[in-house]
Amino acid sequence: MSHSDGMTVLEARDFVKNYGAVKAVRGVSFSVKKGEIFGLIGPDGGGKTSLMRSFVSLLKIDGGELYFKGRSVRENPDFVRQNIGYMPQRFSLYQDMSVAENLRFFADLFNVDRVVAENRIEELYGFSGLKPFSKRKAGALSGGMKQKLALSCMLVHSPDVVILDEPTFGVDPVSRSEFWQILSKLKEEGTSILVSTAYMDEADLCDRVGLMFNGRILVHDRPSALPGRYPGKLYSLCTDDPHLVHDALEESGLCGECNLFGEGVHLTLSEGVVESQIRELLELKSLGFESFGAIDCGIEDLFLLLMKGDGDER
Ligand SMILES: Nc1ncnc2c1ncn2[C@@H]1O[C@H](COP(=O)(O)OP(=O)(O)OP(=O)(O)O)[C@@H](O)[C@H]1O
Repeated sequence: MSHSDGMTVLEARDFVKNYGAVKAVRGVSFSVKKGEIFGLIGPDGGGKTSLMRSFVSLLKIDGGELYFKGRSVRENPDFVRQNIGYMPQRFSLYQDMSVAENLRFFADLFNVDRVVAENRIEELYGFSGLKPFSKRKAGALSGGMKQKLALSCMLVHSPDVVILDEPTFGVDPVSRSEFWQILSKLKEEGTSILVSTAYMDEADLCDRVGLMFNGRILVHDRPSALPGRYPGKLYSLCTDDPHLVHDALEESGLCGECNLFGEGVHLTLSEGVVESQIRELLELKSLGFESFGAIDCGIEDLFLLLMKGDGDER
C-alpha cells in the first residue's frame, strides 16, 4: 500500500530499533517533506544513527514502518539503496586518490554515464568550491574539505533525497558554515535532506527539526516555533561563580528549572516565587552576580527541560 502524498519523501511511523536488550529507537514518528531540510538534533547515543541506517535499509526494522516516497523500506530495500544518497558518519574516501579520482570512482560505482558524470562533477565543484583542489590527494585535504568531498561523492549520482549522519562533526566553524551553505544550495535545487547533528546552533539552518534523545523524538517543529513551546518564563543570571550560585538556587527550592549555562545559570521560578526573592537569597549568601533578568528560551533550554521529562531506563 502506498502512503505517498507526493510531498512526503521520508516517513517514520512508530519506528522501533533494538540491539538485543538495548532500545535504541523507541517508537518514532515524523516525516520529511519534498525540498526541505529536516534536522535530527541531539546528543550522542540518542538513536539518530540507528534511525538513519534503518532508513537506508542497512539495519533490520524491529517495529513500526519506514517509508521512502510512499514505499515501505522493509519491502523495497533495493529501490531505497539505489535512490537515497547516504553519507555515514565515517564516509570512506580513498585517501591515496585525488579529489577528481574519488568523484569518478563513485560515479562508476553508481554506473553514472561518463559524460553525465563529468557534467555532474563540474556542477558539484561549483557547489563545493573543490575545483582548485581537484588534483590533491583526499588524504591531504583539511577535515572540512574532506566532508565536502564525501558529500560530493555521495551526490554524484544525483539522488534527490539524501541522509547525512553528523556531516559537520569535528569540523571547524568556518567549514561548518560553508557546508551548510552547500546544503542550502542543494535544497534550492530541490533536494530533500535529512541531516543529524549534535550542534544545537545548526537547528536554525533547518526548515524543521526533531529533538532526539533516549530513542525518542521529544518534539518536532520549525526552529522558530520551538521557543514558544517552553512553558513559563525563563531567566538568565550571569555570575563569576555559576556553580556556587546554581547549587544555592537548587537548595533554596525557589526555582523550577535551574541549569548551568555557559557563564551563568538559566532558571524558572517556582510557583508563587517573585524575582526579588532570588536577589535576596544571593545577597544573603554573599554570592555576587552581574545581571539577572528574563530572556527568550533557546533550543538548548527546551532540550534540557524535555530531556528531564524523559527519564525512562534504557
Ligand atoms: N551495534 C550496536 N549494538 C548495541 N548497541 C548499539 C549498537 N549501535 C548503537 N547502539 C546503542 O544504541 C543507542 C543509540 O545509538 P545511535 O548510534 O543510534 O545514536 P546516535 O544518536 O546516532 O549517537 P552517535 O552519534 O554516537 O552515533 C546507543 O545507546 C548505542 O550505544
